[in-house]
Amino acid sequence: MITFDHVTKQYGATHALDDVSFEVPTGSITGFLGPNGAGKTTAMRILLGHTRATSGRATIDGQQYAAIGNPARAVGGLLDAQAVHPGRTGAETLGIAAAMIGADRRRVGQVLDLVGLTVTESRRTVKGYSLGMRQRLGIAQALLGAPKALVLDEPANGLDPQGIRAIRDLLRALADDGCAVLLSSHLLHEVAQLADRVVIIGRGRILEAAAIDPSAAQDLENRYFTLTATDDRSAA
Ligand SMILES: Nc1ncnc2c1ncn2[C@@H]1O[C@H](COP(=O)(O)OP(=O)(O)OP(=O)(O)O)[C@@H](O)[C@H]1O
Repeated sequence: MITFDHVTKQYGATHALDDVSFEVPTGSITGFLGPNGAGKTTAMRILLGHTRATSGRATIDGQQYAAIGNPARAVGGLLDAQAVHPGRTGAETLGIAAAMIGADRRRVGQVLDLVGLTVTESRRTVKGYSLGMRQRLGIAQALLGAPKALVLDEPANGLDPQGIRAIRDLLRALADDGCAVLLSSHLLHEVAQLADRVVIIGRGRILEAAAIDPSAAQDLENRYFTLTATDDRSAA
């Protein structure tokens, strides 16, 4: 289970997160929604140990990232699919990452299969990858340690409809297998179809955390726009 417990993050005068508390239960998918600059990436970065909270705790099964012995087995994360060395092949990228976390080399083939990258594609250098292929590679890397929690920042970004469906099926299978999945997205209909729960954040504060009904995508959209109305630049 992923837990945010009264997490605040200040950058100078900016409250990127303001007393944020919510949970992502084991075996579920939580969609993390909010306007640009709301604090989604900051929350994920804190959970993955990229930056420290000013106060509060973000934990995976009760432990903060820095305290976990082999964190890749506890949590996998994809924050920026572009942050990959362009001169390495996909397979090399995953091979190095697998070695770093002590994963079996065979796991590389398994995660490539899971995200739908072919062996031929995995032998090409990343600089020739489309954004969607980089997203798939990033998700593959996040899965290398077969983690119990998964944190993905806009995983559908750049994916074609087939890719979106494939990732949706993959995340559902992972959740059914007991993984706690947190994914941020601006695609409300996609989240409504995929997620069990949504957390809506605006200006660093949690506006809503609730279970959702997959047949009620329109309800989610209406609720989102009502809650985030003050952040709507077009309304100014
Ligand atoms: N390193 C930083 N230094 C200063 N301010 C930052 C830093 N990182 C984020 N912020 C600020 O914190 C706030 C939250 O940003 P964050 O990137 O978490 O939002 P987001 O919800 O992920 O947005 P988006 O949907 O655009 O990705 C914003 O006001 C942003 O400008």
